[in-house]
Amino acid sequence: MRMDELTERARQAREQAYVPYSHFAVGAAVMTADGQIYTGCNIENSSYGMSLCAERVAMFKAVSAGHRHLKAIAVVGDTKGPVSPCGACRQVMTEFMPADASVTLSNLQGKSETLPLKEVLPFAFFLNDDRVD
Ligand SMILES: O=c1ccn([C@H]2C[C@H](O)[C@@H](CO)O2)c(=O)[nH]1
Ligand SMILES: [Zn+2]
Repeated sequence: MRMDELTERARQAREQAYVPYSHFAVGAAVMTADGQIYTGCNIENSSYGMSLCAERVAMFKAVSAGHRHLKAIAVVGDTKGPVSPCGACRQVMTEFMPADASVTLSNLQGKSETLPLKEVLPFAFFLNDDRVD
């Protein structure tokens, strides 16, 4: 599995985004430790705070299917530079991904950056050092 395939899956998932309020569509794809892929898009609600980001939809789909160890995530948005995940999603990433997990952030033009999770969320909170890695 090439990493740009994960980004391609995120780009496809973005097309399902339900974004009547922000009109800002995001797609995400995660790869489980055993190589399976789960995708997500952002899903908004008229009660705005009930909306969920693409990254968390993808991660929660994987976890709800029994995968607690994720090794990579790709995110795609229509941004000027690579899309930047929100703080809540970064925190959820640290729950299910090791510090050296691959985070690939891209825009629709193909501008892309890949960095380890520890650089995406430095000084992350962990309860009782209960880190997944
Ligand atoms: O990395 C990001 C940033 C934002 N959003 C969503 C939340 C909301 O639906 C819309 C605007 O913030 O984009 C994501 O899904 N992922
Ligand atoms: Zn988010």
